[in-house]
Amino acid sequence: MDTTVYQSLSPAPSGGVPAVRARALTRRYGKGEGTVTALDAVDVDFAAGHFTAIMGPSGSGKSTLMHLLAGLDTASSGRAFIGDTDVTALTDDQLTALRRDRVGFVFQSFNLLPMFTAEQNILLPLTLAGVAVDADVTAWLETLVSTLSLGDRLSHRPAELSGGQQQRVAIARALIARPDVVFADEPTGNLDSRSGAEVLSFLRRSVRELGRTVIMVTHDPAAAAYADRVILIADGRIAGEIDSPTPESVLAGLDALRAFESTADARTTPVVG
Ligand SMILES: Nc1ncnc2c1ncn2[C@@H]1O[C@H](COP(=O)(O)OP(=O)(O)OP(=O)(O)O)[C@@H](O)[C@H]1O
Repeated sequence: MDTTVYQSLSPAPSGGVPAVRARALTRRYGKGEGTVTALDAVDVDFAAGHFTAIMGPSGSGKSTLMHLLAGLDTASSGRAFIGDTDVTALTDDQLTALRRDRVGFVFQSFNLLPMFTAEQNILLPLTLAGVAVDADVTAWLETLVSTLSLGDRLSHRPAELSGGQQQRVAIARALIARPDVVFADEPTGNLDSRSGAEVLSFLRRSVRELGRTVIMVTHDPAAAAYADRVILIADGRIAGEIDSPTPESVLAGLDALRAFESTADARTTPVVG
């Protein structure tokens, strides 16, 4: 276990360009005395082919970070990159294309279209982009369907599927266009623990067996333990990271974070390391 909690996180070493990175990424809401700094000069790298969880207390800036990285929100200053693309420098049209072609999303609410079958829902990003379902797409669809154990459910509509199955369809949909990165926001928040564990195993398999890159926001230490690495965030800043997390090491990291937050001079003092 490697648990480090400190104020400023150096970018993680990685070979090649990280899949996603933030540099001095800052988001402020409001003006004057009422200004809230939701994200405060964050530097962080997310390696390609890894599964990373973002954890931290409510209001710490997890969703803000994810939304900025995914081009769903506009930074006040700093930069966010997907590969070599500076997301913060794109026009609205370029952002729409980036989200369509290079980013997959999995949300707490599965957001499937009720009148479409599972297969139609999975293929929707390609349908919307006008991409033909050729032999290459069919082969990838088959790989996803078998990895996610959806083979006998493809002709079913969402209402005929369990929550876990619906979320697996949503994961296949997020992966069908082979995005550079999948952002998952509390993907198990609406699932019972068994379905949640299945979904997390499938997300992990997408990374380990299919070479995808996943960044997940979660409140749940057990969910975070499926990731290769946990980034801890507190008060809009990166507060530490945990490599090869277990539920126990994540809980210990969160406990250290609470102690860190309640210490007046914590901003300059490492509390675990
Ligand atoms: N649109 C907004 N206007 C004003 N303040 C906002 C807005 N969105 C977020 N904030 C504030 O920014 C801070 C970070 O919010 P954010 O949603 O990123 O936190 P979070 O860690 O994702 O929280 P949770 O775990 O509760 O979802 C909070 O103080 C929040 O109140």
